[in-house]
Amino acid sequence: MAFSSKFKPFKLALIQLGNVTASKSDNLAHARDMVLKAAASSRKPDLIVLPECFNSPYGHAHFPVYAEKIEPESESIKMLSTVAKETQTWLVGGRCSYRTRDGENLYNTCTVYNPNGDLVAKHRKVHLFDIDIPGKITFKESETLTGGTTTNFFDTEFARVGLGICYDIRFPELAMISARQGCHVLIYPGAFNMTTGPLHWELLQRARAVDNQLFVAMCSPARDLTAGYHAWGHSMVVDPMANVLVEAADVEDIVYADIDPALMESARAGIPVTEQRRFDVYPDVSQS
Ligand SMILES: NC(=O)CC(=O)C(=O)O
Repeated sequence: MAFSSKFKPFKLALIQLGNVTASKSDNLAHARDMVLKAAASSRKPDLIVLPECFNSPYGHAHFPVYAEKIEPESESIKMLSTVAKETQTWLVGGRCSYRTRDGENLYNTCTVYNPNGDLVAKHRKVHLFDIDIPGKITFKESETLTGGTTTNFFDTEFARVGLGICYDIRFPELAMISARQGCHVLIYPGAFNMTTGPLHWELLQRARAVDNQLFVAMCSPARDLTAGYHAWGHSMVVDPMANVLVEAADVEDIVYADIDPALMESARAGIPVTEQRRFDVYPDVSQS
């Protein structure tokens, strides 16, 4: 399928998935049921998003155990591809994967399927979640994962969609590159926590949206206080003026948003920062 990067109104659904257990098959079956539920709703989404690592609990110990190769026979790929085709929707699913060639590195990857069930894009989390806030949270994804090395987007019949995963949202450069590549919407499957969630989850999405005057969405797992990692939840869609269009609470839910290109046009016309950038003053900030 070849698409122009035309921007047309569409409907987006974020599945804030709960009931994640130790059984990958059960998690996949539940995720599938939730995709079917979202697709059958009266909101009729064109694009459905699942959270980061939706097929497993989140944590170091789990990454290698639940990882799969990105190939048609893999359990998660099969489910995602089949349900995208069955529901005739675009689908973004975040999970852990092995690289199939060039070593056995593990990546935190999200894969994208078109309504024919074809795998059309993938994004490997570029910035690994390595933080240490004493007394609050220490996490080092780099102990088990390798960072991706590319920016990624995909074209649909309604928009160009840029991809990031969770911690990637903290890096304005990645979002700005996607914006300059013509993306209208940025999607980040993510799983912030009880320390950084209240501090930065909304702030970062609104910041990336207003920096780049586009739509930003983050899709989290539901909070499970019996799990090792307590996700913040609050899956959210933000418009190009940095208004929050929709926000989940912390429990399992599906939230829907109408993505209206007119909001992007009026934001860009009213505050034309995209035309006012002074690349003569800051040609390449990475060199500073
Ligand atoms: N889990 C992440 O990758 C990121 C996160 O929780 C944060 O940036 O905060």
